[in-house]
Amino acid sequence: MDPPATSQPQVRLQMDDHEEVQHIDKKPRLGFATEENDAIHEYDDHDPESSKEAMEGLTSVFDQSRSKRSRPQKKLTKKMKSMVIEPYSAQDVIFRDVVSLLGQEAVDKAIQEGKDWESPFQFREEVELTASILSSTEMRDDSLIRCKYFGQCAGCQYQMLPYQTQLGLKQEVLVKAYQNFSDLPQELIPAISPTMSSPLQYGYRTKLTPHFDRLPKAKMADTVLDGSRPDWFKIGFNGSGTRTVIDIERRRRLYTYKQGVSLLLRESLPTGTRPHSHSPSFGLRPSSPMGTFTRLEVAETTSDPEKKVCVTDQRATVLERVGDTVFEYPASAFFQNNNSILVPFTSYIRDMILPEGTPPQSKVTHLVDAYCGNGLFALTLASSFQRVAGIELDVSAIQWANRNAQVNKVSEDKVSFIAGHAANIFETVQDFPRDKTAVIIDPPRKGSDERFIEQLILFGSQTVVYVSCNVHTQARDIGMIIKQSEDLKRGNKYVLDSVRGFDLFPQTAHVESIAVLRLVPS
Ligand SMILES: C[S@@+](CC[C@H](N)C(=O)[O-])C[C@H]1O[C@@H](n2cnc3c(N)ncnc32)[C@H](O)[C@@H]1O
Repeated sequence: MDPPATSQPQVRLQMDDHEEVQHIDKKPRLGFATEENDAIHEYDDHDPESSKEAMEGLTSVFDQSRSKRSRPQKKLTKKMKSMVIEPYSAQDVIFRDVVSLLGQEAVDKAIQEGKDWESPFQFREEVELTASILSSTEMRDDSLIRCKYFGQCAGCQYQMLPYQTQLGLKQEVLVKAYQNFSDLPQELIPAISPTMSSPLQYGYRTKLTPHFDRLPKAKMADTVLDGSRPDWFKIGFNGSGTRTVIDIERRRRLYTYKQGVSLLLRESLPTGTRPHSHSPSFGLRPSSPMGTFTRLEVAETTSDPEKKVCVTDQRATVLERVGDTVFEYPASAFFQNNNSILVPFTSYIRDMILPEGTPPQSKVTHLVDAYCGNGLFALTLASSFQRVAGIELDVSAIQWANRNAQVNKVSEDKVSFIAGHAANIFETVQDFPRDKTAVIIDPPRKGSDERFIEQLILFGSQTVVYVSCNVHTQARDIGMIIKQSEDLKRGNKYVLDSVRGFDLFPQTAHVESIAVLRLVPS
């Protein structure tokens, strides 16, 4: 396929949640970068339905674009079926960038002619683009790199960039996401606000899950599990562009490898200081379902209630504080992974719901926390509202949310949590005054669904705050909410008030986003 006429066109090439300004040095060929170089292993989407729905939701971008054209389809059908692109995935993001670079017509033509299939490259091989600005001295400063595994390890890809540059790139990711995925006209998309920085830019992760290779069967017989470390054994993160684990040096000694694939390291305040907490059992038990290591040295228990310890037992309870609110949850459960930013993050949500200068009679008094997990938003914000209702699919998370309400002495009259599909919350909050209610949505990476969006619009709360770790599905859902609210023609509609990125994952390409919708007269 021929590139446009310019000799060295610039393309913004998005890879997952980040984008890089690049030059095409050679004739581009269609192909797709893999997600293998994403080593955010500690990122936990905690979506009980994700694998099933991801499989069901798999749709080829080619199939989508094909349906819009009237061209012979027989020739490509079989090949297209083998090349499935998950919507809103890294592949989809990069594909849309290729389309915007080359033009829909050129891409359609190439697909029609089957040129991409005739490529000598296999599906999932890298596109032949050369990053020339990110790697140039203009942007990068290698003296900033703090990790000796940088470049080899797939994690923390942005260490060579000044922090302000990282924040700027993440802001651009949001600009592109709303341009390419919201399906909204430009005039309905507000200027994307500058990304909020993370107070901690290194060492911020509260959960790590280093991988290790399974014991190869051939080696099983020869390996004596005597506490010594087999030569071939590696534990760490995936290498850049590969699924092979690279060995990360560690201070703690690991003993007696058995089997498994990953190890949990979770930061916690000393749980022994909390009443009724599970026993602060540090180190995997031999009976652990992970069956990984029989002994692991971790931080000792401490009498200092503020000193963080490391929990490795998935079933142990961890304790975390966000401002004045404490949270207990099982070590294996989802919790936002950068504690240092959670106070500004949750305060921002409060400020968006209760903007300064709002007359008392118009102030939001009721809050719905959809996809509430173990109650992060509901409980940190409870003191600002008369009533709060949370819903979450995971029954265990709801039990912990209720427990956290008790621990924080928030009464049942004020905050209630129920287990169920997020769409069901609206029938339980019929007594909430809609013009004084805000709904927070924080779905998993795949975003929300039509059932929820329909109920949300029918309910018609004054404010909607959409929190997301996948800016592309967020942009899609925001576009749907706005359009469907307009279509209803009920005298009011949602408008997009603001979008802002939060740097929950410094040194990486990931960005969390908060979008705020307000209900206004049509
Ligand atoms: C990104 S997490 C957010 C959790 C919480 N808001 C927090 O910040 O800790 C998404 C949550 O949505 C839940 N979930 C997934 N699908 C759901 C659905 N259809 N209805 C309700 N909750 C759902 C998951 O179990 C998970 O706890």
